[in-house]
Amino acid sequence: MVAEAWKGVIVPVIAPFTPDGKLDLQSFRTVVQSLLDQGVHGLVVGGTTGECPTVRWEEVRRMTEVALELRADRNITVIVGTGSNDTSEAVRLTKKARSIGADGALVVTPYYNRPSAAGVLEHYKRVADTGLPIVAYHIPYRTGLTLTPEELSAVLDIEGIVGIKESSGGIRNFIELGGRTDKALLCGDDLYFYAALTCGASGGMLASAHIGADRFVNVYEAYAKRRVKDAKAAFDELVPLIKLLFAEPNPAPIKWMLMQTGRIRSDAVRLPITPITSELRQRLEPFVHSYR
Ligand SMILES: O=C(O)C1=N[C@H](C(=O)O)C[C@H](O)C1
Repeated sequence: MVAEAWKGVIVPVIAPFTPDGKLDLQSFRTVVQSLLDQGVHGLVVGGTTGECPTVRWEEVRRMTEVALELRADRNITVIVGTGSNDTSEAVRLTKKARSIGADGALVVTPYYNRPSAAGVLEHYKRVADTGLPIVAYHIPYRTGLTLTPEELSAVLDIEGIVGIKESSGGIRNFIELGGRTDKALLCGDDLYFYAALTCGASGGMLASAHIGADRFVNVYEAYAKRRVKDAKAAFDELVPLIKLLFAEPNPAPIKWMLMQTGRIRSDAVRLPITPITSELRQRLEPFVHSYR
């Protein structure tokens, strides 16, 4: 059975910046508090949506401390992104995440260097040996590395791997893996969240849940209580917004929406990510009022 810690709506939190690009911890605090108030089940610090390629460990550490402080003694899982395409670096970061009290680490498959499946397995064994529970992250369109269902299953079999965040652009891997594992299968493709739940996903790591987090929680909880029609209807309402939030590189649209709704002070992003275009601003504008 999947442990509660790896279920539900888990939000990969943005890293808010001041207009001159410095980490804005006060805005981070506001965003996290609002997500907790809306009932999310977990948070990821230092993920893709947290602009991990341009955010340094020291900044991840400070944000993680705030997330741990705000969740206090509630059952909210705090996970830190510690992936790297260098195994020793992934191990080093995972040890650091463990030392600051994270509940788990999100570790993307090694990107760019295109290792063999055997290399990927060894990578995850070494990271899992740190003792921190690991969610492996399979996202071929970002990493250039596609694992077969058999290879994903072998990753899941590693002791210390608690689940997989699956983002292959469809639900096939949920169908393939659903019957083979009792570990967590988390949807990382926001548009497929509802479909993944119907195929056995234990939840989702969903960037778009920054906006209307309570509605995503409602989808998950309605589905978990077998109110399938309610879950589907609630999800269908979210679809137009989800599409727009990924119409330009993540997390720029999310940051713009959060700025409009007063949760962050600036929608600054770090290059090479750029703020959203005026065209997308116009398309998002109608959603601002209904997602306050
Ligand atoms: O940061 C994440 O974790 C996520 N990133 C994905 C992406 O940007 O491709 C989207 C998903 O919602 C979670």
